[in-house]
Amino acid sequence: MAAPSQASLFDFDDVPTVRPLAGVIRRTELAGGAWVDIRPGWVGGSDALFEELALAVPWHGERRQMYDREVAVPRLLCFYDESASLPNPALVAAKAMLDDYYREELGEPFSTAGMCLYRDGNDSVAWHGDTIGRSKTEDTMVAILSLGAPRSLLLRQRPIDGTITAPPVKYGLGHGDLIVMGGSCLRTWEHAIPKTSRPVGPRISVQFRPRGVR
Ligand SMILES: O=C(O)CCC(=O)C(=O)O
Ligand SMILES: [Fe+2]
Repeated sequence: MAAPSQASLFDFDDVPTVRPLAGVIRRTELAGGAWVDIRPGWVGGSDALFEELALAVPWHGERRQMYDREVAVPRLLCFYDESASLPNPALVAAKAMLDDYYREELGEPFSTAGMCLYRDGNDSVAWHGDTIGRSKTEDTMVAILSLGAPRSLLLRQRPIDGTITAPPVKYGLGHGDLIVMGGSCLRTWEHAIPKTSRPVGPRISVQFRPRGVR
């Protein structure tokens, strides 16, 4: 890894703890029936959790076809399907709290956990919606826990006929922050973690999704 993980100035706990959502999480309505909920510092001891996941998760690289070339996906990945046990008890507690808080609105539990490890500022995810499966046609949610060095997550309305209508909305997410994208967000908006030339430490994101949503 290019830069060492820089411990948060605020997060001294050694033991990861999931803090409450009710009364603290804040919703922002976006155009077209999309919304985001943000809960800064949702997981305490997030730097300890970062270190534990960096070691415990069987991270792997992937390659994908881009026109006539095969290129490396610019981040490490691991996917826990609904039958897999999560690699840390703090993630079990996090999922249980999400299920409790969103049960009525979502109407089903979160069931899978996708994980990304952005090793440095060269790692990224390009503009996309999470539109594989039901999220292509239905309102649903993805809840993303960010650990380690903050990176910008950008959101923009899906371009219509290639035209981008407004500047992106930007959230800096790391050190235990939670963002939940909901309503029509996964299909009517796109999100990205752009590359950065700033020297940044590694970041892990954990994406909790309901069954049949990617
Ligand atoms: O790392 C993040 O916060 C976003 C990851 C993401 O968009 C995805 O895996 O679909
Ligand atoms: Fe995504």
